[in-house]
This record gives sequence, structure tokens and C-alpha cells, in this order.
Amino acid sequence: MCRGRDAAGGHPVTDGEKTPAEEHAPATRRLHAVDGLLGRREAISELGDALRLLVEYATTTEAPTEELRRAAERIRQAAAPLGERVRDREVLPTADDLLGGVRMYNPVTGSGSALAPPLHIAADNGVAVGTCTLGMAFEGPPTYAHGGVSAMLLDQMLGYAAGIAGHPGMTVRLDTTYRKPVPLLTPLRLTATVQDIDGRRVTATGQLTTADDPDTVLVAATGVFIALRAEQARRLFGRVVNTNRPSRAG
Ligand SMILES: CCCCCCCCCCCCCC(=O)SCCNC(=O)CCNC(=O)[C@H](O)C(C)(C)COP(=O)(O)OP(=O)(O)OC[C@H]1O[C@@H](n2cnc3c(N)ncnc32)[C@H](O)[C@@H]1OP(=O)(O)O
Repeated sequence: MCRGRDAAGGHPVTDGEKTPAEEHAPATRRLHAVDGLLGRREAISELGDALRLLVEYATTTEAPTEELRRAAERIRQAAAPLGERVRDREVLPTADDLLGGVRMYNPVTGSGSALAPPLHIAADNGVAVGTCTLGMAFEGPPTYAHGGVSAMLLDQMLGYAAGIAGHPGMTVRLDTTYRKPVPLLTPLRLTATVQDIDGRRVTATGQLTTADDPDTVLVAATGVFIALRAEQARRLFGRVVNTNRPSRAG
């Protein structure tokens, strides 16, 4: 129990017992840490939203040339403070939780990524179901999505399906069939399921449709995913440091 302050009136003096506040200190610290983490993730998403807006406007604007130059200068100025503290490429972002599946800057699903639509994926009875809307920045043929973007979305979907089936792996093969062009600025629906598991090799299939017409397949894909052997995982990812791993001390 705390009995008072030391002579300097600063540090609490204890007789070895803990006050209720002290008992709960680790839990309180954890709560503050969680609050801090959630706040940071919110801020990252907010910045991601702003960046996506910027990308969309930047790729559709017909503002005067001088305005483009002024905008470029202002954006460089806004970016500078962010560039003052950047992580090493072998250190995971502090806001990520790799094992919990949180990747804030994933270029397909990450709400913090300017490159991500972002695609939102959830599991529904073993089926991966994704939704997104592609902005004009993803244009390939005029008014339609770039084919590489559809492949990227489907790769993520198939990988997610392998993950929820308990067989996460790396893509070694991705076949895409483009049946109809994918419209921009239109809510899309993607689905994927695992078809076959053969040792370390998982085959998954998926499709991309509009949300309004889920029976008309625009793009279909089949992917093969390989679960890494321990030695391969060490070789490829052994140097990656996760600073957000919960400590044993709690
Ligand atoms: C809730 C859970 C949610 C989870 C969410 C997670 C979402 C994440 C979604 C992320 C989604 C995005 C994900 C991404 O973006 S992953 C990023 C893109 N992919 C890569 O960079 C992978 C590059 N490839 C490699 O590094 C190697 O190939 C690896 C290490 C994978 C395998 O090493 P290696 O090549 O030396 O092979 P092996 O000796 O281990 O043997 C492996 C077995 O595999 C067979 N094989 C090999 N290649 C092919 C092929 N092309 N078709 C068919 N089969 C193939 C091979 O014959 C053998 O079979 P068997 O002879 O044993 O029968």
C-alpha cells in the first residue's frame, strides 16, 4: 500500500502492498495503449481518405496548369514532416497487427494506402466476400478499370479465401479471365472460395461482378497458393521486426 511521498515529495513510498490503482495499472496501461493504437489507426485512415481524394482529383482535374504547379508545391510541403520519421523497410508499421490481419498500408485493402480502393473483405460461411468502388484513378481502357487492378483485387480475394480456410500461402499462379469490362465509380462485389487443398498447395477461385448484378461475371480468376516451409518463411521474412507484438509483461 502506498504510504505517502518521499522526502522530495515526488515518488510514492510503498510498504510492498499495492493500491487498487496500482493493481490495475497494467490493465490501465493496456487500455491507454489500445486507445492510442485505435486513435493512430483512425488517423492513418483519415490520412488515407485524404490521399485517395487527392489522387482522384489529381487524375481527373482540368484545373489551369499554374494551379497544378501550386498544388504540387503545397503537397510537397505537406509531405515533408511525414518524411522526417519513416520506418525502416524491415520494421512493420506500429499500427499493424500481422497475426491479427491488420495491415494498414496494404495496397489493396489498407485504409491508410493511397493506392488501395480500398477493398473491404469479410468471411461469410467460408466464402470471402469483398466490396469496393474503383475511382477514375484506376482507369485503363476509357471509362473502365485497368485489367491489372482487377487481377490485384482478385489475388487478394483468393489469398483471403485460402487464409480463412486455414491455409494461408503465397500466390504462385494467378489466371484471370476478362469477360466484360469493369465499370468505374460503380459498387463492385467480389467473392472467392477454396476449391482444392493438396499438401502445401491451395487452389482458390473467385469472381468480380457489379453489386447490382452479381450474376454477370465480369472477371473470373483461379489462383494457386503455396504454404511456406519453415525454412522458406525464415529466409523470406526472418528479418522483419514486429514492434507492435504484445510484450509478455503485459
Ligand atoms: C482470417 C485469415 C485472413 C487471412 C488474410 C490473408 C490475406 C492475404 C492475401 C494476400 C494475397 C496476395 C498474396 C501475394 O501477393 S504473395 C506475393 C506474390 N507471390 C510471390 O512473391 C511468391 C514468389 N514465389 C516464391 O517465393 C516461391 O515460389 C515459394 C517460396 C512460394 C515456393 O517455393 P518454390 O517455388 O521453391 O516451391 P517449393 O519447393 O516450396 O514447392 C512448393 C510446391 O508448389 C509447387 N509450385 C510452385 N510454383 C507453382 C506454380 N506456379 N503453380 C503450381 N504449383 C507450383 C511446387 O511444384 C511444389 O509442389 P510439389 O512439388 O511439392 O507438389
